[in-house]
Amino acid sequence: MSRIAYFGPVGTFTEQAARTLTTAGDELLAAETIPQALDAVRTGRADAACVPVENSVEGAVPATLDGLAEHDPLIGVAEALLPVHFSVLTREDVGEIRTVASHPHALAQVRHWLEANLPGARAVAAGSTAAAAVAVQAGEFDAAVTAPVAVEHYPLKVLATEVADVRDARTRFLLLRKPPVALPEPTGADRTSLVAAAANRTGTLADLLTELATRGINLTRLDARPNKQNFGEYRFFIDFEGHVAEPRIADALAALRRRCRDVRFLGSFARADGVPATVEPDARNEDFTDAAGWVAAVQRGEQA
Ligand SMILES: O=C(O)C(=O)C[C@]1(C(=O)O)C=C[C@@H](O)C=C1
Repeated sequence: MSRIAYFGPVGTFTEQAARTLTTAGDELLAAETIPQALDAVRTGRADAACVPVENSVEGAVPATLDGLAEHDPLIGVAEALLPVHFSVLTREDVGEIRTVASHPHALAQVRHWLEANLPGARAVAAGSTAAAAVAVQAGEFDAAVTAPVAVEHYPLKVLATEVADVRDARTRFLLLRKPPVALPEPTGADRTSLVAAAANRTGTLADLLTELATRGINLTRLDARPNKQNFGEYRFFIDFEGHVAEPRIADALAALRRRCRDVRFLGSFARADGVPATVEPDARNEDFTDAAGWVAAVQRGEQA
């Protein structure tokens, strides 16, 4: 049995994601914020943490990126992808709706719906979608934009369902553990994630990307966040197809390590969408193994 901290309270999208990533018997522990969920693992109060990392409409979740780049390292061991559309919940006795609360990522995904359907209401940021439901129950706000599952946990009235400005939106979640971890086996449809602090010189980002491109590695995400120390200096969050157990990925990681001030490995795990890695001709794992074998034979004086 494992204890899994998640970005809560109960009824968030992240709680649902955590349920898909855990097995029966695991204990779920709600954390109020993303940093608190990550810290629960760092301090040993939880064995793993589930947090949102990327939404198809609003992009990266900054609290997760910063939380993974700072403090003690954590390693992603699995991911989940959830379809995202929202319910709007109110109290039974609500009159005119003047305030609508939710997580900023959720509000951004329903902006047009709110303008069209609740034009007089003010949008207010809450800690999470479920925290907004708690606040509505407590009378702090008039309505909450929540995950559809929230109504099962909070005695509120459903004003609308299937609310989303963009159809088929999805959010990706990570399950993270504290090293040392047993890395998941490669599946052929994997993602590797890392954060790199490049030197502040002309062309360094281009150089990093070239290291991946020349090994035929397909990027799935590139995000930049300030390093918070020197204005204008950024950390680059780079996700790409493949698993560190593969020679071409290991080779690329070694090159990034050589070129960067700091590289933090954030995991190699199966992609939730199951999309297999694209491998360019001449960049198959066999090509790397074969080339390394040839160089070793040359070094031994056995081959010309
Ligand atoms: O508040 C929640 O329910 C969350 O799980 C967070 C979160 C996010 O951070 O993007 C997750 C999915 C939705 O895109 C909206 C909010």
